[in-house]
Amino acid sequence: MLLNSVKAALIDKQLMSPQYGYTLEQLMELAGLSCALAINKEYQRISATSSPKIFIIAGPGNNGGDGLVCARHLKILGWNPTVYYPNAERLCQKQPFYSSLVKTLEEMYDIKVIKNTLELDVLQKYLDEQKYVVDSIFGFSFKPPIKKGVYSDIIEKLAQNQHNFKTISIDSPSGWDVDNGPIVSENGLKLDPDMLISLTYPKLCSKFLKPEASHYCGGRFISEKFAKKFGIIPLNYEPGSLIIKL
Ligand SMILES: NC(=O)C1=CN([C@@H]2O[C@H](COP(=O)(O)OP(=O)(O)OC[C@H]3O[C@@H](n4cnc5c(N)ncnc54)[C@H](O)[C@@H]3O)[C@@H](O)[C@H]2O)[C@H](O)CC1
Ligand SMILES: [K+]
Repeated sequence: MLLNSVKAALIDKQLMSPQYGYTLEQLMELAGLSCALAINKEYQRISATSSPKIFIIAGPGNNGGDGLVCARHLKILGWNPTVYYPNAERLCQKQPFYSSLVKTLEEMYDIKVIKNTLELDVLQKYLDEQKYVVDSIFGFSFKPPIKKGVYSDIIEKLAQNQHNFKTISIDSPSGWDVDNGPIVSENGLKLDPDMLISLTYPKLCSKFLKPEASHYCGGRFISEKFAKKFGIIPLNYEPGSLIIKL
């Protein structure tokens, strides 16, 4: 069973309704934590260094916020993250808790947050140094076609370089139609992640992952009662685990 984008957004809204009482900050914290746990489980053991570098690209909405939280937990788990957060100033003004997330990264954990928009050749230099790149650019609210600009440029660059590192997408591969899957750009490129971490529940687009990709689900927010009410078949998490490999 897979969720379409409308149902994913409806569930999100319900979770934060007065009836269920979650706040966005709580959900994002749990989402970002589960992403870090999944990445750590999938790659830490095979990583050559004890503090592997990882590059997190954060987009303009809550998918980007998940990436900011994920970066913090990766650092706590022993990784060496750098965050690329284009338009950070404007986004942090619009949503003050993004600003708090950035402050914690910088002040508490000495994580470098690149806040200006990088020239594409500078972004290329960063990508050349990476073994792991986290795509937290767009999630379930992305509606194609992609507007031309900083994010379309970044996704294109990622797609060009993706054979040189592991690409890990949060909730949905950026630039994909959440319901109908990959969209090939004018230059014939598409992101094809090596790992996807679905949040709450896998979306329809996850069926288009390449066969060798790893697929996890995290964001274990919903109870069996809630799942039943919304017609969702609960995932079979192992006892004591916040993530599940599907
Ligand atoms: N319950 C959960 O599972 C939770 C999920 N979380 C994460 O939040 C995202 C959804 O966040 P939202 O802010 O609604 O949107 P996005 O981040 O997906 O993107 C919004 C952003 O994208 C721009 N945009 C949309 N379409 C286009 C386009 N065609 N071209 C360019 N830009 C586009 C739009 O303008 C916005 O700026 C979900 O996937 C999870 O990752 C939460 O953390 C809470 C719990
Ligand atoms: K994403």
